[in-house]
Amino acid sequence: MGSCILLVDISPLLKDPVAFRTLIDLLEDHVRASFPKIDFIVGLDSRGFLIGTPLAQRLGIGFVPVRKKGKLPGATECISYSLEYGKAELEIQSDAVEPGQKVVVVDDLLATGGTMGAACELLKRLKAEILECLVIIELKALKGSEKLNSIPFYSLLQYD
Ligand SMILES: O=P(O)(O)OC[C@H]1O[C@H](OP(=O)(O)OP(=O)(O)O)[C@H](O)[C@@H]1O
Ligand SMILES: Nc1ncnc2[nH]cnc12
Repeated sequence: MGSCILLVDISPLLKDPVAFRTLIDLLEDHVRASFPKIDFIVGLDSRGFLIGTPLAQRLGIGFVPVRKKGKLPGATECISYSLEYGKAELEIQSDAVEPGQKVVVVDDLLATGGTMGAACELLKRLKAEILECLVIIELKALKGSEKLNSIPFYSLLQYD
């Protein structure tokens, strides 16, 4: 029998204001308990923006977007990465983060880890200190966290 990957859709969570607030509460509690000082939340295009911006506001810190190629103005760093089928490119503005600034990287989902791994590579080029990669859902069977090597990783929910 072939394997079946769960298709993740966070739309119902976003539609429910109590569930959405509870999600941000949980993420805020986790981040506050783990890290005394963070400079920025970095969110990944596009669903990482929906989670990362309210979280940054709660924490009283700024938000930095990592976007699909061709969307950000000015000088950028760009990286190509593999998806389950095909390739894509991500960008960050070259002056988005100063060397040594502390960031937590947020997305909705870790599947193969290609997207999160590529975003971390961009942040390393800017010499950011990545405190953690944080997602709502991890698809454990795809072993995406192994792509992050030694970068700390945290998921609220895990599915096999
Ligand atoms: O771990 P990976 O295998 O890289 O997959 C996870 C990524 O895939 C989805 O984004 P998608 O590329 O579908 O873009 P979207 O958020 O703009 O829909 C999801 O929001 C993650 O960013
Ligand atoms: N299983 C999945 N569900 C939704 N979006 C995805 N992006 C990559 N893998 C995915």
